[in-house]
Amino acid sequence: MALINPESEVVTQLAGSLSSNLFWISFVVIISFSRCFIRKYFSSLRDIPGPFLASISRVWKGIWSVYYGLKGNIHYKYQDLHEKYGPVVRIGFNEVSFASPDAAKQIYSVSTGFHKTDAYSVYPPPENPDIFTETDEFKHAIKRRMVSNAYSHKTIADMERFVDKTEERLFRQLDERFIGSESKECDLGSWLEFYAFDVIGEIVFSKDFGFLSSGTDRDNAIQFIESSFAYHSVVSFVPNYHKYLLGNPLLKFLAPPKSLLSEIALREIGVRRQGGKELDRRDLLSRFFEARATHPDKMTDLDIFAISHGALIAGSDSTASSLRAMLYYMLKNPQTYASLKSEIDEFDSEGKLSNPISYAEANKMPYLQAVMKEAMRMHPAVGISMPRYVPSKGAEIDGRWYPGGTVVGVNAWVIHRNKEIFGEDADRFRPERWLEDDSKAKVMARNMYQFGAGSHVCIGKNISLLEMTKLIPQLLRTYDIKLVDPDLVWTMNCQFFVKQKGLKVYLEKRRR
Ligand code: HEM
Repeated sequence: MALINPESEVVTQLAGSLSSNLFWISFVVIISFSRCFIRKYFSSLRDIPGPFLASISRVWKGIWSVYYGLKGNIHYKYQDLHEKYGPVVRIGFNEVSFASPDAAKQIYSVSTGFHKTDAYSVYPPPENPDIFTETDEFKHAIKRRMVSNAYSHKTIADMERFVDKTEERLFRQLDERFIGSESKECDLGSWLEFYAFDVIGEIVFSKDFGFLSSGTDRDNAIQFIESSFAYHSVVSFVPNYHKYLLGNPLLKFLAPPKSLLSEIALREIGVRRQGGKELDRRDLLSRFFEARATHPDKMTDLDIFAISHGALIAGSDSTASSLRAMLYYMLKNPQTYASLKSEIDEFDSEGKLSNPISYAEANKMPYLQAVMKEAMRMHPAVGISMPRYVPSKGAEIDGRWYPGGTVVGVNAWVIHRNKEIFGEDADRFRPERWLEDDSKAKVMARNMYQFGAGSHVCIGKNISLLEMTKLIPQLLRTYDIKLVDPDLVWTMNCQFFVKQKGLKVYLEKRRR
């Protein structure tokens, strides 16, 4: 009988498994290096400048965007990348960011066939996308067509009284809380946010959400939306990971938390479906129901929820962020504030303004229009790039060929600072640039992306312009506004929308 040395058998087995492990580790390392090498030196994007790690792996883009996404300053990081690498930057092994006007025009044009990437599909509701989250262009076109009448110019006139009503509520609260014998600090940024949410409640559901009357973020509803954006905007940079996180199908079996606003939306839709609410006006929800009655095959109850809820989410913080920017830049630039106040006073003394100021009247005030455009140029509400796939047949952008499926995009925070379009002082807030030369102003207007462009241009643009154009002059006509800290530099947090904090002011009632 042969004697077996158990120790030597173990050693042999260990040695065998070690060498097999080493083989597999080396195999994986060689394959990974080869992939990185191919991506860097054989990719059709190999000549495009950008961070080295971005060109060889998904990991750089993932870490970069998640890190700065969580820090909330990714809008500035896009500016830094373009400053360092130029107008075309490779920000992923298959992704390119552009800063040129021609590229932006082409990528977001209706007819060129560029389409939304799956970054959008991580936003809720997953089971039934709304107009914003729908990535199938064919389905998107149908959804958009169904409701485009509801958002058209014609309906804006009907909405003006909803805005008047909310404005009145805002002024009543500001009078009661901040006007008195002694100056009281007013966090105007929060009040503008309450206004933007309440006005959308009126326009979409004929419902007072009660943010203004309570003077608080009721039930933390705004905070809930902010946290949801914080997750979704960050995971949209790495959409493949969503299914392992909150997009995990197993989570469907848990009841997801609902915000106060979703509950109000569901309740209102339920009441309307049963014909239980007599309205003396046509709000957006009633127009969506009309669209469904005309096209029952194309629009379902689920679509009505998705689209009305989507309007609420897309239309509130965007407007609040833009309003805050208008006030902030004006208060930080006393000359601008003085010029706008004298335009308002002049119109007033000439009897050109009603009370409250109508949309048509405010649209005739050139300096007001210039201030609004300039604030949205300096501070576009959306702080991340709007990614699109190059159509499958490929496309030439800025004189260079890109294969189908390449992810391309433009960030408004980058293109709005383009010196060739907006002038050498593009980094400065200067509303006069819009009034100096008509033809230059037209070129600048064509290169503004605060509302996106093309087939996905903001469908609520007219509504938000109505809300903002009426409010700003009425606010300045009613109050003298002073920053509590004239040296204030506000803080910003970009979680899709760039939200600001710290617009503290003193208000004093103006004599008229
Ligand atoms: C100042 C206020 C607003 C700003 C700055 C703004 C900005 C934008 C931008 C940049 C986009 C394009 C996003 C992309 O392509 O990725 C967009 C789309 C959209 N916005 Fe707005 N928005 C505002 C107000 C509103 C309002 C008031 C509503 C609704 C009542 C609304 C509803 C939508 C919807 C549904 C889309 C998706 C459109 C589509 O893909 O066809 N927005 N918005």
